[in-house]
Amino acid sequence: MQDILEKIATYKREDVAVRRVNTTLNDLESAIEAAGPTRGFARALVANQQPGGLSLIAEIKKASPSKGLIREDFDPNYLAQCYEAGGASCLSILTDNPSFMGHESHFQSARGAVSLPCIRKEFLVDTWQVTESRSLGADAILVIMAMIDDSLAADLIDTAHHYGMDALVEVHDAEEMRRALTLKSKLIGVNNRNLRNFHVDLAVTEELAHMVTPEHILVAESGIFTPFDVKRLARTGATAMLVGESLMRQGDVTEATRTLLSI
Ligand SMILES: O=C(O)c1ccccc1NCC(=O)[C@H](O)[C@H](O)COP(=O)(O)O
Repeated sequence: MQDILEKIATYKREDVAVRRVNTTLNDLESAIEAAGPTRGFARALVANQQPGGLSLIAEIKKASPSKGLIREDFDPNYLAQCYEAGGASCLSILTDNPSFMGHESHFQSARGAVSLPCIRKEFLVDTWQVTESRSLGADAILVIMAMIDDSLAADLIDTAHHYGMDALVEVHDAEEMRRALTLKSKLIGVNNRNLRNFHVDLAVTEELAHMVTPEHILVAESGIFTPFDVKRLARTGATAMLVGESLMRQGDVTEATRTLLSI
C-alpha cells in the first residue's frame, strides 16, 4: 500500500504532466521577469536570529493529512500580516490542494501582503515546478529527501540557485542527512515529523544536529508549540524553526507569534 508521500508524489507527477502542456517554460520565464527579485530567505534567517533563540519561518496552512482541517477562518493575506507583525523572519505557504487545501493564489496573496521572504511549500518532483515557483514569486523552495533521489535533489537545488532562490533541504533521519550533506545547499531542515507515520518528536533535531557543519543553517521543523520547545531546540545549535499548526490554531496570531518568540 502506498504511504502518503508516495501518493503525493504520484499525483504531483500527473499534475506536472498536465500543467507543463498548458504552461511552457517560456511562459514561466516571462512571468519570472515580472516577478521581481528574490528577498533573501536564508539571509533573513541568519540576520534575525536572537542570541539564545531561533528565527521563525511561520507557516500558512489550512489543513494537513495528519491533522485534517486546522483553520476554518483562513485568509492568507491577513495571516501573513499577523506573522510579520508578530516578528516572523520568513513565511512558508502551502500550495498543494489535495492534501493541504492550499493554492498558488494563497502564496501570491500572502507574499504580496508582506515584505518577508517566502518559501513555496510544495512537493517537488520535477525541475519545472522550481521554475513555476519562481514565477509565482518564491524566494525559496523545499526539497524533501524522503521523496526523491539524490540526482533529482541536486537538479532541483541547481535550478533554484539559477533563479536566485534558496533551497531548504528537508531530512528526518541520519541517512537522509548524510545524503543532504553531499548537496550544494547549506540550508538544512530537520523535520521532527515522520512524514510516513506522522509521529512527531523534537528529539529528532537533537539527534541529527551534530551532523551539520558551522557553514550550514539548521532549521528545526514541526511539533513546536511553546517557548520551552524553542529553548530546547535553540540548544541544538539550530538557527531557525518552522512552525505551522500551533500558530494556525490561535485566535490572535500576532500575539501568539510574539509569545513563541519571547524567550
Ligand atoms: O503534516 C502532515 O500531515 C504532512 C503530511 C505529509 C507531508 C508533509 C506533512 N507536513 C509538512 C510539515 O511537516 C509541516 O507542515 C511543517 O513542518 C510545520 O509543522 P507543524 O508546526 O507541526 O504544523
